[in-house]
Amino acid sequence: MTMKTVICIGMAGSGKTTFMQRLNSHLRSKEEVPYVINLDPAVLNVPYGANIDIRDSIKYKKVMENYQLGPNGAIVTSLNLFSTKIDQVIKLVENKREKYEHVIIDTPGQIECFVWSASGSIITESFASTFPTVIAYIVDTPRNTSPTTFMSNMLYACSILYKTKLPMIVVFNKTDVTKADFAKEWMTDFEAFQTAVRDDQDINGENNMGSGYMGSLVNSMSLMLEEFYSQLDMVGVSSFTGEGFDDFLDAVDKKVDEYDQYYKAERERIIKDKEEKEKQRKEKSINGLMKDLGINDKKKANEDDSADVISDLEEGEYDGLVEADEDDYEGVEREYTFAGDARQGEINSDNAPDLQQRYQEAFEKLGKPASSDTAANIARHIR
Ligand SMILES: Nc1nc2c(ncn2[C@@H]2O[C@H](COP(=O)(O)OP(=O)(O)OP(=O)(O)O)[C@@H](O)[C@H]2O)c(=O)[nH]1
Repeated sequence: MTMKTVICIGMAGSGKTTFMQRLNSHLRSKEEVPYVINLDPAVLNVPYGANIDIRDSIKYKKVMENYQLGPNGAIVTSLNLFSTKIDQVIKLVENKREKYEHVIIDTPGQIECFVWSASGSIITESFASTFPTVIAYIVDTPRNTSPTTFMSNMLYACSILYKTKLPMIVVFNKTDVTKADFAKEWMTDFEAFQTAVRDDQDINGENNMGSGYMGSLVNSMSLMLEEFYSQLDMVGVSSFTGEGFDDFLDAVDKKVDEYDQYYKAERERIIKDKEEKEKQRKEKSINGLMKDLGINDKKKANEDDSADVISDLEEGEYDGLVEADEDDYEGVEREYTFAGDARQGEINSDNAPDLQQRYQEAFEKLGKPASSDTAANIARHIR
């Protein structure tokens, strides 16, 4: 049995959490209980039993208060703190190789906080270099029927594919509301997509697609998107009804084969190439991590925090349609990633020495003087 990781990524409201809930219960119904990890520090309610939950070790509200951060800054900082323990997390998961086949991971809805942060890369890389890893990019199908929105979403997926260099499955969710056939057609037949763009522009009063901004953008994007589509699998699912989940699992197996055949070798080649530059790379990651913490530049951190939370859902829409099922929690062994006092996770004076020490160690490993301004600032803020 090969343990494989599925990382669920998607815009806020696309249904990642509900998808995770359904995937969990679907696998359980096949007696293939998955190992579940929640990496969303800000989620209020996790409607499935998680084996590892970032919220056990990091208290999001405390991070906001203690670092004086807004919602997005606090998510990034929470992930940064969690990523300092990623080796421990990987070990916990590795110890379960014999028992579980699927490791499924939920990520924050503020997609950019995960995908474009230093810690998001560290976490993804750590899993991908230990287990065959597949990205499930969740799309809200009813919200993507406009060709312009669809193309924007696909471009985002494309940037994630190139950033992570991992096999990807585009999961069109909520097919109980809108079937995903149109998406399949647009992804396989570029003419059909162009027609849809033209019709959309006619409706919106921007005629003559060839000369319009969208027309030329779509034309110039076509080759790149075609290449991108050829690299991925797409499935339509409904996290409400469970439709399409067997197709999704088949797609995961297919992508794991691809991972073994192509991505693994490619990753090994890249890792080998990078060995000489390893020291600089680590330094860059840690610098990025420190930057994300916003400790050196509090003003900037505050500005970043004012960024809007991306969501195209009206508040309360769809709410409460899926209820947590007690079976989804059954027999889940909860594992804690921060041992002892620090597990309580509150970034307070009790566990500050632990964090301080970890940063200190990170700097020492890089050969940086622990007394650098950044280290001193971190220590002061932790206190
Ligand atoms: N009709 C329908 N609604 C769905 C489906 N999956 C999720 N939803 C609804 O979509 C909304 C968003 O779902 P979540 O699972 O909270 O989405 P998320 O991507 O985790 O959102 P964040 O927590 O903001 O990241 C909720 O109101 C769900 O009830 C589905 O398959 N069909």
